[in-house]
Amino acid sequence: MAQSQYLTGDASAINAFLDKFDVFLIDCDGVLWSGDHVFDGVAETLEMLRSRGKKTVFVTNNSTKSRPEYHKKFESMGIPSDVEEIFGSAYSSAIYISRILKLPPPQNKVFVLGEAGIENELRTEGIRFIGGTDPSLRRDITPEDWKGIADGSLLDPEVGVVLAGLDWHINYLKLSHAYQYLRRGAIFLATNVDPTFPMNHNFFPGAGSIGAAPLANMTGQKPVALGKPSQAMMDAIEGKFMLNRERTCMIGDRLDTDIKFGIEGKLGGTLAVLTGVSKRADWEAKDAAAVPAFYVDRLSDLRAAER
Ligand SMILES: O=C(O)[C@H](O)[C@H](O)COP(=O)(O)O
Ligand SMILES: [Mg+2]
Repeated sequence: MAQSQYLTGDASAINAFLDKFDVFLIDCDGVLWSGDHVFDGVAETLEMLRSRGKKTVFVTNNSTKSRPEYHKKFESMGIPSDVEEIFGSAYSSAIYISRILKLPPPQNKVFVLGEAGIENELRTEGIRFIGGTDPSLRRDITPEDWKGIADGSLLDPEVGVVLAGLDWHINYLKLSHAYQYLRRGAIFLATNVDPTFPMNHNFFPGAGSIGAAPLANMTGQKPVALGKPSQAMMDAIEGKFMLNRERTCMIGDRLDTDIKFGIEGKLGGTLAVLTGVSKRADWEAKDAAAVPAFYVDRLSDLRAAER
């Protein structure tokens, strides 16, 4: 079983770690913040990395915000960032649909299960969509819905993709529409399939549990997921930032997304932080999803290198 090196409190080990890499791919939920609470020392740690000539790229599976919306969140939390440094699963999904799938019209519309972040990234890529934050779907199902969904009169024949993400307003009506589109042959995509969502120092239902999993259960199909650990996302990041994978390290709080993403992406290293989902026991377990090369208690422990 691979060993993970503990760095907290060891300035020389942290310096050796930092010297190995030029680029840090940094997860958000559970690493920088928990909901609206920024972990101590995050802004100073990013400043330290940048002052040592390191490039920082923020790679999040959270599809509720677009890159510009995330940039605003960073600013509101006093974390210096550039919108070009942000790479979310909503963006990853939008470029997959527009540049890889490239479905011919008319059947190239997307039915969205998710929030504005997905809609804004689809719009940026010129992709037509329905569903999502449409207020007319935020209600109980009615006899007219049962009839119209069953006979197709309430369905849009131009839908060719169902994209499932983190949806704070999931309900029976939306799931029924999404299910019917999949039954009619629409392509099944997910921004990500994280089962849980770290928020306010606790855990809530994740994107994978509220959208993708119920639909997978109904259809027997597995969605193509475009967030971490998807290597389609890694390839897109490599292309955008011209990564030297050997000199790149993935920092994250979750083994089955962040750490697996770095390992399967053949990056030079992975660093786990213990402020989010995964704990040391998780990667010491026989059936560990992945084992990080290094770990710290919290991101700001890297500042020990300054002293
Ligand atoms: O349910 C989700 O979508 C995830 O828990 C959440 O998005 C994780 O975000 P990340 O840790 O990748 O920033
Ligand atoms: Mg995370």
